[in-house]
Amino acid sequence: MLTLINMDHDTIAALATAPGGSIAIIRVSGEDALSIAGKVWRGQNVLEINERRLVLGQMFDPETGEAGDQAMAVYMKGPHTYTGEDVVEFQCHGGNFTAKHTLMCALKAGARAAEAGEFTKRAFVNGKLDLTQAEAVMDVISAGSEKAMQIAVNQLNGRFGNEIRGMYDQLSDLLAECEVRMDFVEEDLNWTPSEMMNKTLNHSSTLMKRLLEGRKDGEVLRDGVKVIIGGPPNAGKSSLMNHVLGRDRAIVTDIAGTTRDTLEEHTRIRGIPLKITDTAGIREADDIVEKTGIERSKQALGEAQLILWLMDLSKPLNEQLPPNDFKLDAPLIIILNKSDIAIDQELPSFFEEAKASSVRISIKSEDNLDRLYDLIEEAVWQEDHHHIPDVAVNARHSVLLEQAVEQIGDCQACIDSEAWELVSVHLRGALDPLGEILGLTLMPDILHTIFGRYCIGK
Ligand SMILES: Nc1nc2c(c(=O)[nH]1)N(C=O)[C@@H](CNc1ccc(C(=O)N[C@@H](CCC(=O)O)C(=O)O)cc1)CN2
Ligand SMILES: Nc1nc2c(ncn2[C@@H]2O[C@H](COP(=O)(O)OP(=O)(O)OP(=O)(O)O)[C@@H](O)[C@H]2O)c(=O)[nH]1
Ligand SMILES: [Mg+2]
Repeated sequence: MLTLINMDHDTIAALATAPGGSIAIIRVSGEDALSIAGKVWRGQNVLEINERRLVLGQMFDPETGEAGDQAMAVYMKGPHTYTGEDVVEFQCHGGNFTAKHTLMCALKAGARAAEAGEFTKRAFVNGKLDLTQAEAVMDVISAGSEKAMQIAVNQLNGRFGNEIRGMYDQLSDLLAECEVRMDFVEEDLNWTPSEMMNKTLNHSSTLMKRLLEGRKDGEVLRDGVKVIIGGPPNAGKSSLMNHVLGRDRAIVTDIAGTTRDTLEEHTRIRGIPLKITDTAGIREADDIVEKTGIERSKQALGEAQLILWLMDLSKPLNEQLPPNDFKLDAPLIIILNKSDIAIDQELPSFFEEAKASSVRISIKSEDNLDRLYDLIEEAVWQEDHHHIPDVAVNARHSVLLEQAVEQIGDCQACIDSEAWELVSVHLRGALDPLGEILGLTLMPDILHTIFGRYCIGK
């Protein structure tokens, strides 16, 4: 249990499910959960003696006594619950009104509306989850691909936290010995030989460096990659967007200038979550609406992490180049579309200079799209057949791991000279950031930043 964080003893309540489903879950956590349930719900069986069993009953407004929705309820006695506190969950109908009404009953009976992430924060404070697991809850919810979900679930199950914990314990043991050694410099007790110490330190720093290699993977999988489809009008940009999404999202016609506004959607290719944007075809336009759309296209291209520049192979390519003021900051893939009706043409030298990769496809006859997906994968990972690890650190972890790696290096430099005081200093220097990753040595404002990003009800 963490003592440096002030926990209130309020019983909190929130809607745990997204609006619009057929069933809604209202979760109540805290020492008054059961008594609140007694005021707002009456069932065919007594909740307390049916612990962890769903019981059918009815909601009641605790102020007016009026019946509300039919609802199932379950009581889970702390500390063996998600938050570590007493928990009651109501499952009512998922209509917008009934869900809110059920929550309102709980609030009227004395619960406080939970803040964003407060259930998970309580789970962390009560020692149910370490901080890496608590962070993983949000990653699980926002995962945009199967791989992103697997990594988040691994982290939630403690895969990453346990590795950090293992190093933390080993380094703590070393530190304990160092401290004793400082007090008994004269005596030749049975100390761990320097080679053994070095071995332990090497082991930790190798593991940390390996974890740091997953930084890019973590960033890509958590945040997704911003991909912009650009190109001249009528090249097939919206057709590509629809094909990638697997549905008719954007309007496609044979009229140049069909797309007027940028259109962002989320999807995934080869396990990579993408934020993909279809744009208005770029050309000299007089129409004010089209002109504004083209400005937006240019702005989107400027914010891209990967640009797919699409051209129509049945028309001269050198008339379809990006505009002169176009900055090529992001990696670029040239897509030569409509290979089904293509004429043979050389790729303009413009693209050789930009060192872009290119691919001939036909969206219409679904030709060579796999090759396009290969190129997207290579552009994101900067290697083909990239193996995504099972554990991928986030930005907070990687800053702290870097500090720890550096301290271990400094520590090793002091072992040979038997400067135990300095060895201790650097061991502490490595332990602090590892402890911070796990949430053992945390300041409350960091907690606020982490849990404040959560959604209400989590
Ligand atoms: N209805 C419901 N479904 C849910 C959650 C929830 O809170 N309520 N969860 C919330 O995110 C997730 C599941 N996570 C959970 C994690 C731990 C416990 C829990 O009760 N843990 C006890 C031991 C339970 C047992 O062994 O049976 C404990 O850790 O002591 C419950 C849910 C997803 N599904
Ligand atoms: N033959 C052939 N036609 C295609 C192919 N891909 C798209 N088209 C056609 O090209 C026309 C333009 O397609 P869109 O997807 O609307 O093109 P766009 O680039 O979004 O055009 P704007 O929105 O005007 O910038 C449509 O008639 C599509 O059916 C292809 O691979 N082969
Ligand atoms: Mg279009």
